[in-house]
Amino acid sequence: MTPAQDITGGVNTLARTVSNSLNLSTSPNLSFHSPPSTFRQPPPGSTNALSTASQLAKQLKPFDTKDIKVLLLENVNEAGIDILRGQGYQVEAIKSSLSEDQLIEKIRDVQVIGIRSKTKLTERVLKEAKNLIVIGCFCIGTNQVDLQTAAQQGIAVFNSPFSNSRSVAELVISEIIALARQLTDRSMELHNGTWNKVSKGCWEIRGKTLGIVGYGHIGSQLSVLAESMGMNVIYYDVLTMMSLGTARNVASLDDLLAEADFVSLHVPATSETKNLIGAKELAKMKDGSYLINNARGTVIDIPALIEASRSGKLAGAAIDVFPHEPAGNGDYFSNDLNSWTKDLVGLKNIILTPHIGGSTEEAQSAIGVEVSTALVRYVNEGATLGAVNMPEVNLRSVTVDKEDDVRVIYIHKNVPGVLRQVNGILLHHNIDKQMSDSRGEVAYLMADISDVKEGEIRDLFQSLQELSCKFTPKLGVTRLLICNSVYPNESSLLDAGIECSVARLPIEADARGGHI
Ligand SMILES: NC(=O)c1ccc[n+]([C@@H]2O[C@H](COP(=O)([O-])OP(=O)(O)OC[C@H]3O[C@@H](n4cnc5c(N)ncnc54)[C@H](O)[C@@H]3O)[C@@H](O)[C@H]2O)c1
Ligand SMILES: O=C(O)[C@H](O)COP(=O)(O)O
Repeated sequence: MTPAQDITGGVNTLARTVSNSLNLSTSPNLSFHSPPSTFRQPPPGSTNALSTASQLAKQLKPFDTKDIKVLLLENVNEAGIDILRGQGYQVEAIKSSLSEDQLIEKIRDVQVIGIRSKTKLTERVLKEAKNLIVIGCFCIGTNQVDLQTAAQQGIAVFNSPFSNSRSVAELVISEIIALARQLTDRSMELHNGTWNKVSKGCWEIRGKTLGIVGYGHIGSQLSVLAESMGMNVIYYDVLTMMSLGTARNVASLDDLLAEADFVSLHVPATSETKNLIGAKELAKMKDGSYLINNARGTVIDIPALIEASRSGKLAGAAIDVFPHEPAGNGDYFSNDLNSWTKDLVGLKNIILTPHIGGSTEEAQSAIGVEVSTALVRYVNEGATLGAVNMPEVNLRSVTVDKEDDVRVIYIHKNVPGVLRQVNGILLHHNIDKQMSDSRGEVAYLMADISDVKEGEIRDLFQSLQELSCKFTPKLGVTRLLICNSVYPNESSLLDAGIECSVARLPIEADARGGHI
């Protein structure tokens, strides 16, 4: 497992398991995958729980937000686009994903990028993303992003951990019935003019056993639906999970494969789940059983599946995800993409779908709203609640009674002595509130300081940047967020000798050179 994959595959799931099963109030880091964590967040710019009527939240703006450039790829839902445009950001929305070279050209210019499961934000791409401050994955999976490199560059990554889970679970239910009844073969035959009324090899699903591999958001949702239709449910997960209904945990993948009539995969893409189901595992499945993959294309060894289908070991399979997927609609699904495509499409009772597990109106608009809201909150307020690669840090809002507050955000390497030095720089201002947390190598500091004169902003910024440069390799990214009413426009900052608007300072004025 790469460290980047480890971040989501391991820690996130553990976090959710701990907080769900024990129902404990955990630290922010231990709750970012649970529903309450995400939905507890107030919308950007609103008052938060601690604000009273007389302490209304003051809107923080990093700069003239018209200057924020957002690139959205892969047909992000309009609901999400509207939120970003509503902030005055410049949004370019493209329906497909881009090749690595095209992506590098585009990403250099933007502060925010929104992607779905296809766009690969590799180390090479991220190294070119000199202006980027945040990535929104408008989906569940974050395996397409090099999370560790992003964190090291001070780029936060957000996703939508469960908004399409129900859609995937419902698709699996439909696939279980369709496979059991050979529905797609009968339909295709009739489309081609052949009447073929058969009952041999067609089954009810009542009383059959569904084996769920990965009992997380989707697996557990599927468990409830399948049981309500009369199936027996068993599951296997690397973590100890709470069984829903009468679902039964089995001790090993082998136990599950030996007992299940239908096997459905719901694990993340990690190095441990690569080819989780190969020839050896297929051989352990029951004769005439079914295999369903709506997780990631890397989880099944497809040539082995082709062989198991040809031999009759498998009575059918449904595949929604592939190791290599076309960049956009209309693109060809052929051997050029995956060398075995021709063999796969020629098999009987195999349902192939173009990665549509989460593609419903409900899921996509919910994801659009959730991820865009997180992006706005991060850009405007610096809050990292829900981030998958950074510590979760937030502060009470700056309230209207605060005349000249500045919010300082300093993302730095988690080494001794940095906080002391940052606070030394902030020494001449009252620190109204401050929070710092770390996750692995990266630490995130947020501080609201008061009585900051306009002319002092530059000094603060430069001192923080100089602090970053003291370390080898350089280790800090600074952002300053400023109350609109006090520092209303860019020109006054220019007068103060700051070459660009404040939020762009960390990006353009050598600040991104001060990476961790
Ligand atoms: N087809 C689609 O459109 C679509 C839509 C949403 C999600 N997905 C994929 O589905 C995956 C699962 O989504 P989720 O929301 O349920 O994730 P989740 O994190 O809630 O659950 C994943 C579960 O898998 C378990 N797991 C990890 N490694 C395992 C292993 N080796 N063996 C057994 N269990 C293991 C984890 O402990 C966790 O409980 C996502 O990572 C994503 O890749 C696909
Ligand atoms: O990770 C996910 O949420 C799913 O794989 C769906 O991805 P998509 O948004 O690219 O369809």
